[in-house]
Amino acid sequence: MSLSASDLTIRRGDVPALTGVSTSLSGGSITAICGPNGAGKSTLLMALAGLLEPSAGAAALEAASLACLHPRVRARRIGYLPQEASVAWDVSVANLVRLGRMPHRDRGEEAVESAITALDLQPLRHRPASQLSGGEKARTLLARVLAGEPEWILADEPLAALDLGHQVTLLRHLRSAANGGAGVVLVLHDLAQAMNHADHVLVLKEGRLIADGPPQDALSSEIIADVWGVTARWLGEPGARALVTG
Ligand SMILES: Nc1ncnc2c1ncn2[C@@H]1O[C@H](COP(=O)(O)OP(=O)(O)OP(=O)(O)O)[C@@H](O)[C@H]1O
Repeated sequence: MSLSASDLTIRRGDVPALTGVSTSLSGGSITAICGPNGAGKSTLLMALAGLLEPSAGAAALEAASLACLHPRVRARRIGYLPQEASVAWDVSVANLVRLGRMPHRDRGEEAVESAITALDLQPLRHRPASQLSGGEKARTLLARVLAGEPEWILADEPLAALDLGHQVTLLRHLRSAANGGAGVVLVLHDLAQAMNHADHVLVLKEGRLIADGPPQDALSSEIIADVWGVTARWLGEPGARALVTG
């Protein structure tokens, strides 16, 4: 199972947001997309979800260009959580999560309940979405993606609004989804989370792919200095590394 970009170039407005990006992501693993503000992370994630038309090159699921997949088929296979997701309808938390089954046109009660449990939403299930805190809303929208049981879970900064406990729970859930065969692709600003939890890291700078490989290579001190302009070194053991700057 693979999701790939080949020589992908995307212009957004007058800006070349991505230039000549080629990579291949495997199912059954967690990929982190990292880079400074404006580097093209969200653009790449949207393109891999089939939501942006390339100016050149292509994004493909297995051998099929995403541009050729029917939107409902694509939505069934690729779940996408945008960076600033909003709630269009003021429905209850449980009903919002149920909307994740729309591409399947079924109730999928088991998947819905499993997503509600995974994101610890049981106590909030009857709450109107308009009354949720930022982190509660983020968990609900992520549960909606998980309820669709996509082969690919693409999430733009899914941990940013979550407290530590919910970050740990979500990372465990994403790891178990990957162990079950799903491909997980996350935009992450926290390089320690990428180092400790991803199998594969892509680093973007000014729309170009600078590094593509295992976290210890893609997030080396040299690359951090080049891309973020920060002197930093890693401490600790693999899987529990901390980044010290300065
Ligand atoms: N809707 C848009 N219209 C025009 N330009 C855009 C649009 N969205 C993004 N851009 C530009 O495209 C480039 C890449 O943006 P993108 O959102 O992919 O960056 P990012 O790496 O996700 O940044 P951040 O870390 O700040 O979220 C930036 O120069 C940005 O200003």
